[in-house]
Amino acid sequence: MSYANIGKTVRLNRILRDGKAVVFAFDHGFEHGPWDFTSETIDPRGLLKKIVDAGVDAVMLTPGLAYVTRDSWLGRTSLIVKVTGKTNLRPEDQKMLQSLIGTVEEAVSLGADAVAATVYWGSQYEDVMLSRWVSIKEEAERYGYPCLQLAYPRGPSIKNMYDVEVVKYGVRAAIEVGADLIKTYYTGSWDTFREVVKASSGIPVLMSGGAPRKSFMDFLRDVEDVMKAGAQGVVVGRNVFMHENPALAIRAVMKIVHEGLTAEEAFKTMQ
Ligand SMILES: O=P(O)(O)OC[C@H]1O[C@](O)(COP(=O)(O)O)[C@@H](O)[C@@H]1O
Repeated sequence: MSYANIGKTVRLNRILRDGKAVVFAFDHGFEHGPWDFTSETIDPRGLLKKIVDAGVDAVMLTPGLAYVTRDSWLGRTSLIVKVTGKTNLRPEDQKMLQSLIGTVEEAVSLGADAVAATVYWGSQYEDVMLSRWVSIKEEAERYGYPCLQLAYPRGPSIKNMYDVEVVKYGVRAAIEVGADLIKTYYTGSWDTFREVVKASSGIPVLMSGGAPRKSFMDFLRDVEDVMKAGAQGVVVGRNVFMHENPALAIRAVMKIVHEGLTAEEAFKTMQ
C-alpha cells in the first residue's frame, strides 16, 4: 500500500502554509557563478541564516549547498532541492540545457519537502529536459515528493521569454506533465499574469523573481501585482540577496504575500 499521496500533501502544506509561499532561491552559485555575490554574500551560511531567521517559508538549494548550509535551515524552514542546473561557463548553445545535478533520493536523504527541476520550453534540448523531468517526477511520486517545475520559455524560436503567450504555454505544458508547483516569469502586468494563472488550472503558480529591478519598490510592486493576479507566492533570489539588507527585503515580500499589504505599505515597514 503506498501512502505517498499523503506524504505529498503533508510536504506541500509545509511549503504553502496558508496556501501561499515565499521561497528563497539560492542556486545562483551554480547557475550564474560566484560573481552574483559580494564579499558579504559569498558565504552562503551567513546569508541563509539571516533569510531563515526572517521566517521565509522555504529555501531552494542545490544538494551540495543544502548540505554545506544545513545548520542555517535544518529544522527551521522547508527545503526544496533543485536537481537540475547549468553553469554560465558552458558553450552558448549548451546554455539552453539543464543537466541533472542531483537526485530525488538525495532530496529525501536531506529531509527536503520538494524537488525542483527546470524545463526550458522551446529549447532545442526540450526533449532531453522533458525525459529528465518525467524520471524525476516518477521517482518523486514514489516518495510522496511534490515537484516544482521552473517552467521557463527559452529557446531559438522564443523572441521574448516574458511574453504572456509563451509564459502561458510553458505553464500549461508544465501542468500537462504533472508539475505540482510552477515557477515562471512575471509578464509585466497583473492582467497578463492573470492569464498565466488561469492557464495553470489551479496548480499553484509562483513568480520567479528575475533580474534585479531598477528599485526594490519596483520589485515589491511586481509581487503585489502577481498576488492580485492569483499567484500563490514568489520564488526570489537576486532581488533579495542583492539588496543591502536581505532580511528586511524578504520580510517585506512576505508581508505582501501572506498579509496582503500593498507594495507601498510593505516598503514602509522597511524604514
Ligand atoms: O533567469 P536566469 O538568469 O537563468 O536565472 C536563473 C535563476 O533564477 C531563478 O530561477 C530565480 O532566481 P531569481 O529570483 O534571482 O531570478 C534561480 O533559481 C535561478 O538560479
